[in-house]
Amino acid sequence: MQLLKTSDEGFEKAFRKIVNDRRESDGDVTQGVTSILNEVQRRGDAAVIEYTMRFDGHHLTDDDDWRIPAENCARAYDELDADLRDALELAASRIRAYHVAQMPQDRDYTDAAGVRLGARWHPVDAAGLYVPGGRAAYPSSLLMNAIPAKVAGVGRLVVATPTPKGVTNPLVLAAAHLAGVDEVWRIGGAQAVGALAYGTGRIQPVDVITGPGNAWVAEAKRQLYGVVGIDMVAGPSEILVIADGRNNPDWIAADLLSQAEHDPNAQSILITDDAKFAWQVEDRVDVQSSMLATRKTARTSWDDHGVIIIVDSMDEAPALANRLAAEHVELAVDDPDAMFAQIRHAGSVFLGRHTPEAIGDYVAGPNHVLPTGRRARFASGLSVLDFMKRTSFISATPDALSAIGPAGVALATAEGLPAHAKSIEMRLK
Ligand SMILES: NC(=O)c1ccc[n+]([C@@H]2O[C@H](COP(=O)([O-])OP(=O)(O)OC[C@H]3O[C@@H](n4cnc5c(N)ncnc54)[C@H](O)[C@@H]3O)[C@@H](O)[C@H]2O)c1
Ligand SMILES: N[C@H](CO)Cc1c[nH]c[nH+]1
Ligand SMILES: [Zn+2]
Repeated sequence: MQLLKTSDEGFEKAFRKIVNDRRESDGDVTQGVTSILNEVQRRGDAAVIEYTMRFDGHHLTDDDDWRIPAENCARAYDELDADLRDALELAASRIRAYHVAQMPQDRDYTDAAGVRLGARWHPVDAAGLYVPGGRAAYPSSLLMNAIPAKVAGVGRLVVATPTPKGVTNPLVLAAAHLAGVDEVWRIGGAQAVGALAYGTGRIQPVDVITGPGNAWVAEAKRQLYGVVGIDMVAGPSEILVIADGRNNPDWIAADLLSQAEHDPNAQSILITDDAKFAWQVEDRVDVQSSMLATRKTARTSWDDHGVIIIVDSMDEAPALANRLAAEHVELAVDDPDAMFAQIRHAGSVFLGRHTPEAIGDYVAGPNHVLPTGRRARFASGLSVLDFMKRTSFISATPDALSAIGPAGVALATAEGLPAHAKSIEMRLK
C-alpha cells in the first residue's frame, strides 16, 4: 500500500503516476491477446480447444464439454436452495426494473420546414455475454449482462464463461435459466471473446460483446472493437472510498477489501482527512484480510495497488476523485449529496455510510458492469443502449425539399461534389 499526503512536496508527481498507471494491461497482455485472437480467427475451434486446455485445464471434446444444455440450467434452477433462489429472484427483479426504465423512445416529428424527421431504435440480433469465472464464479454478472439484453429485445443471448478444471457453478446455470439465455459456452478469456467475435466451427458470431473480466478479457474486447460492438472496457475492479474520521474503520476496511479480493490487479484507494483514522483502517485491512478465504488475492492487490491519500481538507477530495475516474466511488461523509454534486467522473457512486459498494454488485438494480482504468472519463456502465442502435430517418415532401434543398445544393457545389448538387436540384420545383 502506498501512503500519500497532499501536503507533501512530491504528491503531484506520485499521484500522477497512479492516475496514469496502466495497471491492468501491460505490453505482455496486449501482445498475448493479439496472438490468441489471431489464432482463434485462423484456426477456430482447434485454437479454442488448445487455449482452454492451457488456461482453464478443461478438455473441450464432447458437445457437453463445449456447451451446457438448457435442461441442465433449468435443473440447476429447480434444485437451488430456497433462500438462494429468492436472493437470485430479488436481484433479477430489481435489475430488470432498473433497466426497463432505461428503454429509449423512438422519435418521429415534422419540423418547421415541413420535413419529417426521427429515429427508430432496434436491438442487435445477437449478443455475446462474458461472465467471468477464473478466480470466482459470477452469477451476478450473468444477470447484469443478460437482463438488459433481454429487456432491449435481443434475439440471441450467448454466454461465454470458463469452467476451470471442468467444474461448473450451479448458481451461474440457474441464473442463465432465470434470465432466459439461449446458449452457454464453457470457454473464457481472450479466446472466448475471439470466438464470439469471429465465430468458430461450433459458435456462430455475435454482434456485440458485453461484460466484465480480467486483464485478458478486457484487452480482447478492446482489440475487437470494430469487428463487434462492445459495451466498454470493464477490467479488474476498482474502488475509491472518500471517508471522514467519523466512520467505523472496520466498515471502510471491508469496503476496500471487497474489491481487492476480485483480482491481484484490482485497486482500492482511500481518501481521508484524518491521519489517525487512516492508520486504523490500514490496521483493520491487515486483520480482516488475514481472515479471508481470498486473502492471497486481496493482499496482493492491496500491497501492490492499494493507496491511502491524506488530504488537508475534504474539499480536496472531489478533484482527486475526478482525476482517478474510478469504477466505484463511495462517499462516507456527512453530506454525500453535496460531494456527489462535484463528482463528474465515476462509474457508479455510493452515497452515505450505509451504502456499501457491494450492495450495488448484487441487488441494488443499476448495472455492476462498469468502466475501469480511468475510462469513466468517457464511458458509462452497461445499459440497454449497449444492446441497441438507432436508425435515423428523413422524409421530405416537394414543398419541404424546396424549403431546404437550395442550401444543400449550395453546400454540395462548394464541396466540389456536383452529382450531389444535381440529385437535389433535379427534384426542386
Ligand atoms: N469492471 C467490472 O464491471 C467488473 C465486474 C465484475 C468482475 N470484474 C473483474 O472481472 C475479473 C474476473 O477475473 P477472473 O480471472 O476471476 O475471471 P475471467 O473469466 O475474467 O478470466 C479467466 C480467464 O482468463 C484467462 N487467463 C488467465 N490467465 C491467463 C494468462 N496468463 N494468459 C492468457 N489468458 C489468461 C483464461 O483464459 C481464463 O479463462 C476480475 O478482474 C474482476 O475484478 C470486473
Ligand atoms: N465489483 C464487481 C465489479 O467491479 C462486480 C461483482 C460481482 N460480484 C461481486 N462483485
Ligand atoms: Zn465486487
